[in-house]
Amino acid sequence: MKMIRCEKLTKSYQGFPALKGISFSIDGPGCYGFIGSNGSGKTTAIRIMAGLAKATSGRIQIEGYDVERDQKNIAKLIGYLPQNPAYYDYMTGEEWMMLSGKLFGLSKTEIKLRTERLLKRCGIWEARKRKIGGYSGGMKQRLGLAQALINEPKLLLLDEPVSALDPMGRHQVLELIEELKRDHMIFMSSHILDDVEKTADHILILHKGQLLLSSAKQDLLKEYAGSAIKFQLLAPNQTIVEAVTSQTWAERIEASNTSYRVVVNDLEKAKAQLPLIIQEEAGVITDYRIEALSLQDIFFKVVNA
Ligand SMILES: Nc1ncnc2c1ncn2[C@@H]1O[C@H](COP(=O)(O)OP(=O)(O)OP(=O)(O)O)[C@@H](O)[C@H]1O
Repeated sequence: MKMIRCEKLTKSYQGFPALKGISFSIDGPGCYGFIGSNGSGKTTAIRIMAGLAKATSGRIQIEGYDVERDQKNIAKLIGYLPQNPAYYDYMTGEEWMMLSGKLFGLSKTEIKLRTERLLKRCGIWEARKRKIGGYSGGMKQRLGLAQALINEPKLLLLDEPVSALDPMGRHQVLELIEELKRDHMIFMSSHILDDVEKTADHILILHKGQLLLSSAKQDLLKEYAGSAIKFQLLAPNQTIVEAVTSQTWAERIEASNTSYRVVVNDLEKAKAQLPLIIQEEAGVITDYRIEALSLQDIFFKVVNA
């Protein structure tokens, strides 16, 4: 039996098709990165999985239980961290955990035990007596993870858990997710593909309400193996961008101030011709390197952007 089985799931908002019949089956521990641009339908799908929204048609089963019909069993299996978790700012972290545990009908003794274990694991224990209103964004997300774990779920549904955080907060939350994925199946949506590339073991790409692929990350990186050339110039040079864009070996060029990155489909040709183009257009190279394609490059290829 698969942990998550999603069959022909659709969702329309006043006739607008946010999900157009997505199907996938996934199982086993690890982190499943659910990626897609803004508005692709990630939050809608996760809310349906968590039982917080109704599908227009199709169904989701978690460990064989139907999300719509078996809410009681589903609630025991999943922990959910919404995109923008709301807290009572006047409560302390410890009080918040007590409230969350009570909602699951746990005894006070049990909640205290779990709170200590989870707040320690999530790095909030020292701040447990402080008001949540004074927590940083990263601390709030880590408290949200502790809360999502209070019912000891097998599956954690995390909706953009790091998108709103600063680099330090992101790093800490991702480290925690890295640790949690050893004991839990983590289904995490994100549009920050660097984070997903680092943390996820399996990738699902959602685009305009359609699931374009569901694949182990290693298989995906192998299937789309390729190269990009990254270079830095002394000064910005738009004519180089134009000259490179017209080359058959250049699939895509990203330019930002003096940094450039070209995704290529013929590395040998690109290696021979790119330095000549730069020289012809009077560009001065300060850095030049060849690297493997990233998840972001693969994403653009898959969605044909
Ligand atoms: N309650 C709603 N009423 C009407 N349209 C909605 C509603 N919720 C979402 N939508 C629309 O459905 C589409 C999918 O939205 P959703 O929030 O699921 O996408 P997302 O991939 O999570 O995006 P983001 O990364 O921006 O959170 C969007 O076009 C959105 O505007």
